[in-house]
Amino acid sequence: MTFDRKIKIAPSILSADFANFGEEIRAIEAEGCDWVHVDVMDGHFVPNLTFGPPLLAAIRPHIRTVMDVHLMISPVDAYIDAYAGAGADILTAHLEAGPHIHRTLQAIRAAGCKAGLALNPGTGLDAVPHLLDMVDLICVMTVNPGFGGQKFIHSQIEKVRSLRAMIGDRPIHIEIDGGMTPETAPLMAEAGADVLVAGSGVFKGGSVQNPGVYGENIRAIRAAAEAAQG
Ligand SMILES: O=C(CO)[C@@H](O)[C@H](O)COP(=O)(O)O
Ligand SMILES: [Fe+2]
Repeated sequence: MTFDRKIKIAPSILSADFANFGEEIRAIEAEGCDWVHVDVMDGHFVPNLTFGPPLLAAIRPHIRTVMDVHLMISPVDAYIDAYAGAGADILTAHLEAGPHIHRTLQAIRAAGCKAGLALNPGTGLDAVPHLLDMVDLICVMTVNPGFGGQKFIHSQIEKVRSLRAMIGDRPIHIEIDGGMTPETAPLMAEAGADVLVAGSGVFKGGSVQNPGVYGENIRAIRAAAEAAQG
């Protein structure tokens, strides 16, 4: 993975057909997505339960771009090697998931993955300056984690602007996760984000039989964001 700040669209397969991941991934990649976002939920840190390492290992061969794994689990550290071994390129852990985020980020890099730090909507940026040399990506949640299809939380726009200033010219991606549409994506691109996760925003209205809709949705979000990117 090389670093750049071009807009990247990362569809969340939480909104895909769970009985058909291989074809769904081939469809979104053929339709122009940049990364594939995989939401791991444990029914404890968040009130929903999704994918374990064997499922990730099964879908890995279908992904030709980047496997971007969002860990909504607590504790995290005991599972890092398993998710890295399943083929994650990026492993993102939540600041709120435990008392030792610095150790967690160290362990993610030691496992051979890019390290991501996720922040819930109610979490401030106080810890960020102390972690800037430990992260490759910071994920600002624009919904409360746990479910797809929720409404974008506007108060996160100013947080992203502050985060952009903190990061300066360091090679750290700002990823936005939750409620991304052609209406909300430009707000975040203008504030400084470069990676836009979109679940319902990409998958709505389409299917593997009708994948052109995925392409239309991806292009609409990308075009709106690129027009707004500073
Ligand atoms: O991590 C999460 C939710 O916890 C996300 O990745 C969602 O899956 C995004 O879904 P939309 O808000 O785009 O529908
Ligand atoms: Fe996510």
